Amino acid sequence: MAKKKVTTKRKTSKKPKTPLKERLTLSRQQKVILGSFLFFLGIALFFAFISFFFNWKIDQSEISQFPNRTSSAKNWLSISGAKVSDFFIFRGFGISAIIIPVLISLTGVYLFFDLNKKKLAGFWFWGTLVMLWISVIFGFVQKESGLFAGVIGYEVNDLMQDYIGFIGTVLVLAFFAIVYIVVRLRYTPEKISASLRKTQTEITKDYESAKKINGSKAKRNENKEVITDKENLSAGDTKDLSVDTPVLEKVTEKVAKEINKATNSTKRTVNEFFGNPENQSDDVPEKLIIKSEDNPDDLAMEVETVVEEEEVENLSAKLVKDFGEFDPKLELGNYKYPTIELLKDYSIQNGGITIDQGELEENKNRIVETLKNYKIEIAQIKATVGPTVTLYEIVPEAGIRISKIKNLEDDIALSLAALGIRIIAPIPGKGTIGIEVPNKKSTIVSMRSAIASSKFQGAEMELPLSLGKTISNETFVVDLAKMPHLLMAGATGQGKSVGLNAILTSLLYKKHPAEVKFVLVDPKKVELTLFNKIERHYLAKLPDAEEAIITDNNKVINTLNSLCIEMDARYDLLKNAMVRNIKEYNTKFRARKLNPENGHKFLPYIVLVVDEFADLIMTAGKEVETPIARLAQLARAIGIHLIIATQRPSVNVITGMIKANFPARIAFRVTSKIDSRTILDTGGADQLIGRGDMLYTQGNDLVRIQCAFVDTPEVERITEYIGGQKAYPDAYLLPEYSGEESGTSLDIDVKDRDKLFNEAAEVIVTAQQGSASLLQRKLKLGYNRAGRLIDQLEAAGIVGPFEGSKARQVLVTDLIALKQLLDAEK
Ligand SMILES: Nc1ncnc2c1ncn2[C@@H]1O[C@H](COP(=O)(O)OP(=O)(O)OP(=O)(O)O)[C@@H](O)[C@H]1O
Repeated sequence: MAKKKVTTKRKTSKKPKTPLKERLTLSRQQKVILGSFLFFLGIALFFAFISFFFNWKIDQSEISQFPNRTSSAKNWLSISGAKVSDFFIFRGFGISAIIIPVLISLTGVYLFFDLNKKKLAGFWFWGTLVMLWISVIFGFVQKESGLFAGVIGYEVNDLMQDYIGFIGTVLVLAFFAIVYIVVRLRYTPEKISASLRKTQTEITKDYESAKKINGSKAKRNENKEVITDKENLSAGDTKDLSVDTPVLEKVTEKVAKEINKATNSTKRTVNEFFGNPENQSDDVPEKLIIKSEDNPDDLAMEVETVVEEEEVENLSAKLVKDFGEFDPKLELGNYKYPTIELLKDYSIQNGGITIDQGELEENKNRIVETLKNYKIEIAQIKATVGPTVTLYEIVPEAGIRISKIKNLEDDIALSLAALGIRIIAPIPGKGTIGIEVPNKKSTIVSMRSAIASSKFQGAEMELPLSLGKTISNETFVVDLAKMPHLLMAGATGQGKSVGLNAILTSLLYKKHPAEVKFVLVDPKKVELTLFNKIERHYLAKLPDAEEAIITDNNKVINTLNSLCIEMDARYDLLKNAMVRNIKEYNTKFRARKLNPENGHKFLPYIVLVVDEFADLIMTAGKEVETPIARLAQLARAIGIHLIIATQRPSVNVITGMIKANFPARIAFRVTSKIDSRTILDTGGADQLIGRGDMLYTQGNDLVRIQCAFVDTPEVERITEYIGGQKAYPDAYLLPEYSGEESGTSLDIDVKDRDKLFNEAAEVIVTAQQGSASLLQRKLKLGYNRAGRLIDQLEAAGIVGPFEGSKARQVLVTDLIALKQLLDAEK
C-alpha cells in the first residue's frame, strides 16, 4: 500500500523534461542580443589590439596595477584594453591575435542574422589554425620581439626547433601552408599556372595595343613638331602631351582594371581566408569596369559576364543511362526460344532434292517436240529443278508470238502426260518463257530447313515468315508487317492448315512472347487447338473469355470489335507519342521517351488468324465484315495483322472490300479457274499440284512456292516446349467490348427465357445495378449470354432501357417486389 503511494507521488511531481539540446538553443531575441554584443565586443577588442601595438611598452607597466582604479593606460580601451591585448597578443599569439576580434565580430553577425552555423565553425577552425601558423612563423623569423610571435608562437617554434631542428620546422610550416592553400583556398598547381598564363597574355596584348596606338598617333603627327627635349616644355606646350594621352588613358584604365581586379581578388581572398567556399566558385560572375576611351570622365559601366547554365541531360537519356533501354522481354527474361531439334528432318527420309537426268531429258524432248508440232522453234532451253516442279525456261526463235505458246498450255500438258503444268509467258524480268512441269517425285520442304536457312535466321524483319522454297530452291521469307494482311485460299486438303501452322511456327521461332500475340479463330475446333498450350505466352483473348482460341463464331464478333477498340486506343497512343507507326512507337518506348504514367506501354504485334473465313461469313455475315474491313484498312500502322484462310474463295466471301485490303495472297490448289481469279485476279492456282504447292503474290508478281511442311507432332512439340516454360499470369487481355445493347427485340417469350433468368433478376435487384458485366461476374457467364439476360430482364420490366455507358436503371426496388412481379407473370 505504502509502495503504491510513493509511486503516485513520484508520478505527480515529475515534470516533463526538455532535452538538453532544446534548452541550449537560443530564441531569436536572445540571438539578436548576443549577436550584437559579440559584434561590438569584437570591434572593441579590435581597437584595443590596434592601439596595443603603439602603446604596449608604456602600458605594460600599468597592467600589473590593473585592479587599482587610479592607474591609467594609453590603450584606447584603457587599462582593460591593455590587459586583454597583453593577454592575447603578448602572452598569446602575437600580431596574429588580431584575427580573434574579427572572428568574434563575425560570430556576432552570424548570430544576429541567424546564418549557417556550420560555416561559422569553419571560420573558427581555419582562423585559429592560421593564427597559430602566423604566430609560429613570427616566432621563427622574429625572435627578439615578443609582440610579433607572442608567447605561444615563440614557445611552439622553440619546441619544434628542439625536436625537429631548423629545416624540419621550415618544412612543417611550408607543409601547413600548402595544406591551407589546397584545402581551404582550393588552389591547385593547374589553376595557378592557368591564371599566370592568363595574366601574361593580357599584359602582352595591352603592350601591343599600346604600341599600335602610339604608332598611329605618331603617323598622324608626322608634320607636327614634336618636342623631344623635356626640359623645353612650358605650360603652354601641354598641347603636345596630348600625343600620348590615349596611351596614358589606356595605362590608367589598365591600372584601374588591375586595382579593380586586385580589390575583387582581395575580397575573394578575405572570403577564402575565412572560408566562404561558395564565393570561391568559378561560376561567380566576374565584374569588369569599362570606361569609354574617348571620354574618360564617362560613368564607368559594370559588365557582368554571365556564366552559361550547364546543360542538363534530358530525362530519357538519364533514365537510359541509369537503367538501360526498356526491355520488354525482361518479365520472361529466361524464356528460351524453341530449338531446331523439335522439328523433323525430312531430308533423311527423302534424301533432299534429287535431279533425275532421264526425266529432265525426256521432258525437254517432249516440250521441244510439242512446240515443233505447232511450228514453234526453240533457240535455247534451260531447266531449274525445284522441290516439286521443274522450270523449263525457253527462248523461242525470233518472230514467235508469246500468246501462241500460252495457248498451247493444255497441249503441252497432254503431251507431257502431266497435271499442273503452268506456262509463264514471259517470265517477268527475264525475257524467257517458263514452263513449270511437276516432278515425278516431289520433295517435302521441311519446316526445319526453312527455319534453319540463313535467310530466315538473318532476317531483319518485324514479323518474318518462312513460307517454304521457291522453284530455284531458295527459302522464301517475307515480312508479315509489310504485307500487311494475308489472304489464304485453297480447296480442301491442299495444305492451308499446314500453311497456317508454318506461319505461326515461323513467328514462334523468331519472336519473344512479349513481342507478338495471336488471336486465333478456329471454327473447325481442331486445327489450332494445339496452340492452347501457349495461351499465357502468346495468345490474346477477351477478359471474360474462358478459352483463348475462339471456336464459336458468335464470339468472333466481340473479339473483332474488341480488336477495333484496341486499334483505336493504339492510334491514340501513337498520336500522343507523335510517331507514325508501331515500330517508331516501340523504339521511342524502349528509349524511355514515353512515360508509362501517361498510359504508354510496349505494344506487341497482334496477329489475328481466322481459319475458315467462309464459315464465319456464313454464320455471322455482315457483323464480322465491318470490323474485319476496318481492321484491314487501318490496323497496319498499329501492328495488328490479319491472316484469313478460306476454303471457298467465292466472291461473296472474298468481297471487293476484303480483296482491296489484302494485297498479299496465297493460293493453294483450287478447283476452278474462277476461284483462282477470285483469289489471285489471274489463273494459275487451278494448275497447282496440291500438297503445299502454292502461289504467292504481294500485288504484282506470282511466285510459286512449295510450302514448308510442319506436321501436327512437330507443332505439339514446339507448343509443349514453350508451354512448359514460365509464362505470364494470363493471356494478353484485349479491351472489353460491350456490344450494342440497344435495338434488340423486346417481345421475348416467357418460355424462351434463359434458365438463369430468375437468378439473374435476383442479382440485379439485390445489387440495384443493371449491368451485363455484373451478371458475367456473379453468374460466371460469357458476354453474349449475359447480354441476352439483360434484354430479357428489360422485356420483363425489371431493368430500364439501354443508357449508353451508364448502367441500366433497376425498376424493381427489392426482392419481395421482384417475387410479386414474377408470380404475376405465371
Ligand atoms: N507443304 C506440304 N508438303 C507436303 N505435304 C503437304 C503440305 N501441305 C499439306 N500437305 C499434305 O496435305 C494434307 C492436307 O493438308 P491440310 O490439312 O493443310 O489441308 P487443308 O487445306 O487445311 O484442308 P482442309 O481445308 O480440309 O482443312 C496434309 O495432311 C499433308 O499430307
